[in-house]
Amino acid sequence: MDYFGNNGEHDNELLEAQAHAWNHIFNFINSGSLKCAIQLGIPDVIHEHSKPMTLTKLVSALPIHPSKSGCVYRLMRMLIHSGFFALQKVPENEDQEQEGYVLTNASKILLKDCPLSVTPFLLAMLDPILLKPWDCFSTWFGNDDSTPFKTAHGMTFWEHAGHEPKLNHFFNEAMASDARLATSVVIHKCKDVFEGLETLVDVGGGTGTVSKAISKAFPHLECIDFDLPHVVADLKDDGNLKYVGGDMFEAIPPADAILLKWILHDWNDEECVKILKKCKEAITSNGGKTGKVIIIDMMMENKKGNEESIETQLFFDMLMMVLATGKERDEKEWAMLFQEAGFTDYKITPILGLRSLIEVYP
Ligand SMILES: C[S@@+](CC[C@H](N)C(=O)[O-])C[C@H]1O[C@@H](n2cnc3c(N)ncnc32)[C@H](O)[C@@H]1O
Ligand SMILES: O=c1cc(-c2ccc(O)c(O)c2)oc2c(O)c(O)ccc12
Repeated sequence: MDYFGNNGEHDNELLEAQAHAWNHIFNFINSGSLKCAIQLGIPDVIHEHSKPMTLTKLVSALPIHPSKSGCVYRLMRMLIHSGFFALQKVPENEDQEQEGYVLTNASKILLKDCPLSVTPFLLAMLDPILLKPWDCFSTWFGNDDSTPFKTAHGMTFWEHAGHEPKLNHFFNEAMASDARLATSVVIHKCKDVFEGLETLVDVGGGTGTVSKAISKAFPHLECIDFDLPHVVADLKDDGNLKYVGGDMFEAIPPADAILLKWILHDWNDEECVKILKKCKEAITSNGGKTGKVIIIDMMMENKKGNEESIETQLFFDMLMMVLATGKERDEKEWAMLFQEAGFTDYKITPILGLRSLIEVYP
């Protein structure tokens, strides 16, 4: 079948189709160029310069071979196009250059020492270990492996993380930096969610970033960071914060409230219902008081006009298919999980752009 005969009638459509395909074929160049700039330390070098930085000064400050000096301009041109740097006038300088590079908001959150830095996330996601599963995506559709990650590496994500300290470190740092951002927003915007609670367990709380912030902000709240035993093994209890190792599919320590941040999107519906049932047992066995589960996760929606957020949601959904067994869910899908796990009611508060805080009641 030939949709685009070359009689000239469809020339424009043909060229548009080709450009569209090219841009998608080359999407990896956006992430590859950004990763290169981060590994060369470009955002930090420009930041430390503290005024528009000319190309000459940038080149001499970078750890690069002299034969590559001419290539920095082209890398920067790409990253200006994608919004990570901008050019500004330099008033007077000895290099005779009129313009210098400055950071944009998008590169300010790539700075190494920024507490909310997304650099660890980039370094984890663009590590060859996490990229290889994408190469096995179509093979996985034809076999019965749980994830393309398993097809690529013969083991699960967590098994692999145990062998690769570097990747494990980037992954935990990526989680911790998002956790810092998310908790600062939650504590400011949703204080009342925690009012009246005496005990809280952060299930799958990793190295305790969220629990630390919550236990500080609410000194009368007894907090537990609950994660796999090897994750919390070396962490020391501190005041109203305790670390407990265990398996959320087996048993969760009793509390007034159970927090699940970025947990349920990692798991399929059946696994989520199991986790939620364990949460329900934990809150209802707490001396007869009825508590709640607090979920922080994405709520898929289809608002026209917000193309960039829709793309982000779809990216995360694919990521959860390729690395884990999870998915991103819309309200109907969330409601079904809550009902199946025996909960009666829920309340959604959109808080973090694409993510919402969902309170779920027994
Ligand atoms: C995607 S991370 C989320 C970390 C943290 N809640 C956050 O939002 O930054 C998932 C966490 O679940 C933990 N986890 C995985 N399986 C678990 C299990 N069976 N029981 C308890 N925690 C588990 C992992 O160790 C990891 O820290
Ligand atoms: O790279 C990731 C991997 C995983 C992940 C992989 C296997 C599992 O068995 C699991 O439970 C979680 O979870 C993520 C996540 O939850 C994010 O929000 C962002 C990135 C990731």
